[in-house]
Amino acid sequence: MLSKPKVFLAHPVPESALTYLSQHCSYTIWDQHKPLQKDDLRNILKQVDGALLTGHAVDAALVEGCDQLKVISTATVGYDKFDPIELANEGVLLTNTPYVLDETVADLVFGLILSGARRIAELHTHIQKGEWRKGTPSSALFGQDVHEKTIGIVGMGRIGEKIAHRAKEGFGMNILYHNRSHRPEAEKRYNAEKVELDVLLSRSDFVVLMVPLSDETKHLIDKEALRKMKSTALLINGARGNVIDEKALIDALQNNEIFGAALDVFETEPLPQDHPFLTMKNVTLTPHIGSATAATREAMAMRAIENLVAGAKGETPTDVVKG
Ligand SMILES: NC(=O)C1=CN([C@@H]2O[C@H](COP(=O)(O)OP(=O)(O)OC[C@H]3O[C@@H](n4cnc5c(N)ncnc54)[C@H](OP(=O)(O)O)[C@@H]3O)[C@@H](O)[C@H]2O)C=CC1
Ligand SMILES: O=CC(=O)O
Repeated sequence: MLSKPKVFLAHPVPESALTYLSQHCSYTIWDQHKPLQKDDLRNILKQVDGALLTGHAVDAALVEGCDQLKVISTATVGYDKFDPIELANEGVLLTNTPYVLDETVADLVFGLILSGARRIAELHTHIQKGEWRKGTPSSALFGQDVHEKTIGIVGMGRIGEKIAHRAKEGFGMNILYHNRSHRPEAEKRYNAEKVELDVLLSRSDFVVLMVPLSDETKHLIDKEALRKMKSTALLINGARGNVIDEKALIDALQNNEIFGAALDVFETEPLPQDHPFLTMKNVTLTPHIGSATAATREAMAMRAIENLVAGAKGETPTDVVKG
């Protein structure tokens, strides 16, 4: 009987995914009490057919000489920690988990929009600190309307379209978007208008970042971009921290150049204890949790494991990243 392919998991997965995995592969899981160092990882990758490596940066040097290795699977849709072309040159496929998280991430982004606009996080802290002492708080704590305003989506892709759906059908918003190419379906369904970034920044009440991090999108929102936004606008980042020049954003928020920011992702994660965001009122913060509902994380793990199994067996996984 042929032996099962061997795979390595850098982190645990739910029981359902493990049950499926054990039917097809033999596996080891990293002991979560120790950080996984590069040298350990290199030695492990030399001995396996595939690895689940969410959150670990892997370059060509790390997989060089790993002759048995056929696939690296990440349980995320973003793959900015990897270079799929370099990996392919070493004979290793990279897979990710698109589609299964789209609705869940769009929900969180809308939560950030609502919290930022209506100052929900700030007002929550206001009450918890015992500062609500009479009737309605003063107009200094009033927020902005969301319905029928203009939303600008930078990165109208799979998740961007789900955000557009909520914006149009739920809140009657006008929709602008910025991509390199047209998204005809979004234009037809949501009456979305494709515009240059500068136009999107100057016309939008809500600027939502949903682009992948790449050399082109790193610090796409810098000091100049922030200056183009309305002083009443809210910036929402559901993509990756480095899409914003965080220092420029902190300056803009401290000088009230924009109304506020609602952020799920940061240049450094977890956010350092002395980070200026921790004491700013005009920010809403969530800890990179866009896809993190129990059901969606289970679906992502399952999809990642299915990709891992297929790749380790020498078959073509569903979600091969082309780069
Ligand atoms: N906060 C969280 O927990 C999560 C964050 N994410 C992040 O969201 C990103 C998007 O995910 P998803 O919607 O599935 O990805 P998609 O690839 O479906 O969409 C990305 C969109 O961005 C556009 N885009 C890419 N590069 C550029 C560029 N240089 N300038 C302008 N537009 C660009 C693309 O259009 P075009 O090619 O035409 O330019 C595309 O429409 C992920 O890569 C990940 O980083 C995803 C899930 C959860
Ligand atoms: O950030 C999460 C992802 O899936 O990408």
